[in-house]
Amino acid sequence: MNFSLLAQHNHLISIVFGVVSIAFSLSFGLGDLKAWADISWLDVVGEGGIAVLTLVWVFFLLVSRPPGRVTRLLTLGLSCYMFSALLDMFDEFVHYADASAWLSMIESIPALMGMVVMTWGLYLWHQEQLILNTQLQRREVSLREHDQVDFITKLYRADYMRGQIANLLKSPETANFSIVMLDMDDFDLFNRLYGVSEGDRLLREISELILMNLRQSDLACRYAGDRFILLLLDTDLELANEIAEQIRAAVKHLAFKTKSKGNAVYHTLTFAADIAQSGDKVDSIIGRVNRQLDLCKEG
Ligand SMILES: Nc1nc2c(ncn2[C@@H]2O[C@H](COP(=O)(O)OP(=O)(O)OP(=O)(O)O)[C@@H](O)[C@H]2O)c(=O)[nH]1
Repeated sequence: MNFSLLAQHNHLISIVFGVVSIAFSLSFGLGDLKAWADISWLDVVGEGGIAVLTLVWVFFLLVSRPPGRVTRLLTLGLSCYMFSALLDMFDEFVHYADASAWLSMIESIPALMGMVVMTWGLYLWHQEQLILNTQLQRREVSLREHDQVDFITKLYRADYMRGQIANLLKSPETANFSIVMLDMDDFDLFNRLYGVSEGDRLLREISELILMNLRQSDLACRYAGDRFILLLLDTDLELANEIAEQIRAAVKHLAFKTKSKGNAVYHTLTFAADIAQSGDKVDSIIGRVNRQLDLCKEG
């Protein structure tokens, strides 16, 4: 088993142990120890087993997942659940005076809250998995960061692209790349004719086509609205134009069937490309391609 991820969760591990300590301190601090003969060992085994197994779940979660929102929510949810299970088990060893009886009355509330938090975490996990499934079929430049993925197209957002370009520009050896920007033509009209949800579907299909036409080392992101940006490693301007032209041809031949009318609608793209130059910054190269694209659209 690989424990390397565990070291990245120190904060969450402290919270889990904090929860165990609080449950222990509350129960044994507020309650009075029962006589040995009064302890129901069957309940201890049943309720203790739930608490221990919850801890085992937390362990597997933390050794399997990188830090992030999903991991945080699932760990916090499980910890709340475990808190209830621990209170439930510990009260087999103590009985509470009237003033402390509230503790056993509220003991199931953290479990409920934990289930709500876990449900939210599972929903986000599901979303994340959909994104992963789509993107695993394609290759990308670098590690995945799911919170930077555009909800509609499942492509990375512009900020992710900016980060990747910034990394490449840091060293002269890697700063040999091209940037392509693609913009859908008359998308506003398409939205007005067929509706925004059909517009979203078209954006998704065009994103798929873009990905299908890229190489393993390329990265495609949604720049804004109906504009996409590509990062093509080790690619000169001629090849960048060729790849962009292939994407444009693929989109041009896409017979997009609208849901309402069922007719095939064809679509075109306009693009501009440029290569990284010495002294370039993220904004300078993106700004250059953006301006070129605006000029192409005006022309
Ligand atoms: N369906 C959908 N529409 C979007 C989304 N984001 C932006 N848009 C729409 O995209 C349209 C972009 O309009 P314009 O910038 O005028 O682009 P265009 O109509 O393609 O015009 P040209 O680029 O000049 O060909 C606007 O109507 C936006 O509302 C989105 O996520 N989904």
